[in-house]
Amino acid sequence: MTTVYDLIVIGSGPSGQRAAIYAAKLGKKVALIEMREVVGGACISTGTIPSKTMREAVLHLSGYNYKSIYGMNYRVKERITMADLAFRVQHVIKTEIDVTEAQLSRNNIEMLTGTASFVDATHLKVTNSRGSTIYESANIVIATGTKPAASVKVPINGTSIINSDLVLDLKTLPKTMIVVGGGVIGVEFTCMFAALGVRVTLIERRPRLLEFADQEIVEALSYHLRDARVTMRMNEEVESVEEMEDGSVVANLESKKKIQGDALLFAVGRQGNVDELNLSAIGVESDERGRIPVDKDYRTKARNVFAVGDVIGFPSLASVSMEQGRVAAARAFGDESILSNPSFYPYGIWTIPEISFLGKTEEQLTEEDVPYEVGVAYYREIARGQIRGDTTGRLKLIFHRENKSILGVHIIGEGASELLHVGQAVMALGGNIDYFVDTVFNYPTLAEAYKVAAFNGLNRLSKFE
Ligand SMILES: NC(=O)c1ccc[n+]([C@@H]2O[C@H](COP(=O)([O-])OP(=O)(O)OC[C@H]3O[C@@H](n4cnc5c(N)ncnc54)[C@H](O)[C@@H]3O)[C@@H](O)[C@H]2O)c1
Repeated sequence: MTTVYDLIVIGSGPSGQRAAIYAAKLGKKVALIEMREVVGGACISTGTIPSKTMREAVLHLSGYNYKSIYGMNYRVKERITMADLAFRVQHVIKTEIDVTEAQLSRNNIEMLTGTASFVDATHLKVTNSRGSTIYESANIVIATGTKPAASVKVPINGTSIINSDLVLDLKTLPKTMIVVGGGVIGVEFTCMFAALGVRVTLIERRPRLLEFADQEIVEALSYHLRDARVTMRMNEEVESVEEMEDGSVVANLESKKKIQGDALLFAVGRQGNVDELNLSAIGVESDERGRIPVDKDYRTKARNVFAVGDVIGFPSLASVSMEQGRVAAARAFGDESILSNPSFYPYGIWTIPEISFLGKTEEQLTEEDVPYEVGVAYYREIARGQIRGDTTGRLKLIFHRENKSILGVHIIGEGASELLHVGQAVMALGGNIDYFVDTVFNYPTLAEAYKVAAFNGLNRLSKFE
């Protein structure tokens, strides 16, 4: 007999977990299908958690966090190995898996192991080593995530030519490294390897890195990249990659130049995991990147089938994916109470130093003809910045020139991703820049940067009034 559920979720990453848990909280019968041996999706196994843990280990072992106190040559550990980094990463991955499993089990979510494919819009076939079983559900959420995009001209071998899933498989730290792709993944790993003393060449086909971030912040990051001896090759496209007999790697550029290195990381985007889903059975089509089109409630063309998380494309942030999962589960059961506003979604980019932002960039506001003013606080002017040893960080507030409402917050430097949430709260609650002027902040803190930036912006505004 076919087991019948109220909701089946395919994929146990951040978006799938949230969809399943929200539906369970509504008292629904929920199953979660996962093809990997462990829960958590790419986020826990190969993506966010490993890379952010690796970054923290790099900051500690390389002495980066202590350089301002002990001098630029200070290192906690003289010879850092890949094993040092992997040790810490494996520990955190294991803990995260345990926490996630406990959460799912506490919420009575039934775990089904195997690969799911659609029979029709209410039936799924789940195949594993024991065979195939059909399950029925009134609603289905696709949360299958993505995998690194591949190219036949880039022979990933897991040793010298890798993608972001395989970074920790590197046996030794290369002396030189080529990173292809100046998106979030490429830039984050460039920073980590450069902090470990690897000479990195970053190749990006567009004229700038992180093209959705504020230009001034990206320029500030470029300063740090240069300081860490990264060679940036912008407007250069990698056509193919070759493994040489001596074990080195050569990237052949469209401009006919050749760049040689000990290892190469290919990070040119990600591809939706849709191949196994048999989407044609429900009349849904993904695009060339495997992204599934959805409406504002995350419904696909098959109205009882939702898609959330990385498989629907931008912004591909774990935080936003979780929210998409929650909204989809709510809508599946007619719950319209969640009104999450994408304008307040935060971005955290784990470069060194970190970047975080929300709202509009100056470039977007100029394009939209919105009258705005900018206020900037440099960490070097803030006592906490000096004490912490971050004298290059900055916080930039963008606000409306007439009603002073906050239109964007952009931060680079120590604590950026935490600090951003002060600005997010004020923005979401409809506050304007006066809030920062009239509020007393702990002293000395980095949060004080909001006040300094607000004064800076108001001074600039008064000059033109
Ligand atoms: N902290 C975070 O928010 C975080 C972390 C990791 C990943 N992600 C998300 O994961 C997704 C994938 O990240 P990504 O960095 O792999 O992809 P991406 O699409 O953001 O960036 C890929 C970059 O590679 C460049 N590129 C493509 N082909 C090239 C070639 N042949 N030669 C040179 N450059 C080339 C593109 O112009 C682009 O800038 C993104 O949506 C990203 O936002 C987010």
